[in-house]
Amino acid sequence: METPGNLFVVAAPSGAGKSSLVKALLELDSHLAVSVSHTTRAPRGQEQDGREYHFISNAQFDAMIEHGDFFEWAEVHGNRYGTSRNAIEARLQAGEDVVLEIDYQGALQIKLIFPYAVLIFILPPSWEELRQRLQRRGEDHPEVIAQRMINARHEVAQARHFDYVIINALFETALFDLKTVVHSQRLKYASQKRSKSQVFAALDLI
Ligand SMILES: Nc1nc2c(ncn2[C@@H]2O[C@H](COP(=O)(O)OP(=O)(O)O)[C@@H](O)[C@H]2O)c(=O)[nH]1
Ligand SMILES: Nc1ncnc2c1ncn2[C@@H]1O[C@H](COP(=O)(O)OP(=O)(O)O)[C@@H](O)[C@H]1O
Repeated sequence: METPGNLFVVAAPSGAGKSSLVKALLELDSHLAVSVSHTTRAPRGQEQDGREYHFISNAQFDAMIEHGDFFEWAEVHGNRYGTSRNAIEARLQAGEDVVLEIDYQGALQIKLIFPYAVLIFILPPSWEELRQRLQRRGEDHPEVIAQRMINARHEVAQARHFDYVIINALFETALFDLKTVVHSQRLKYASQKRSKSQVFAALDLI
């Protein structure tokens, strides 16, 4: 087997900007792929099945749990979400890097299975800004936003279990921070293997 790829896990309270940051990172970094999760939540406006998520029913989700198809899954804001083995296993085994955009419960489960995973938590600059971003996104009903704001208190308290915390105040600054974490992990990983050619290969990915 090839050396497994790097695994990055990005978590945040809803509305902190995690999806926007990961999307921008992927546009800059062709060596990174995002894992597409399965969820029982209904699709939002522009979302497409198989792109943002695999949208499935509760019965299908139960069947996947029973078959052992998930590395991890969790209930978040009243819906279930999970990372399937298919979503990441082959890519990691081929030595490619993968990013997971999942909640803190999933992140902590992933760290137990893949201790080398790098856990990154995104924070909003303030509670008020978080509320405004959820409102401006315009995708969720007011009661859903209220619930997400309540859940955010508990989620933010989990940031201390993560390897890195990035504050998403200015988007470009947060994106730079995220890139720096990814790049430094690649170099660290390559240099741990003490191979000069691996370090040079990692530099080429920057
Ligand atoms: N544990 C786990 N959480 C996930 C997964 N996919 C998405 N989530 C999380 O579920 C939460 C809700 O996601 P979503 O409904 O897309 O809302 P958003 O975070 O407001 O964009 C977020 O914290 C996601 O990171 C997954 O596969 N596993
Ligand atoms: N640094 C930022 N400044 C202002 N608005 C932002 C910033 N980052 C993201 N946003 C906006 O906030 C909203 C929530 O971002 P999103 O990426 O959907 O969050 P999450 O995936 O964490 O729920 C979106 O409308 C997005 O365009």
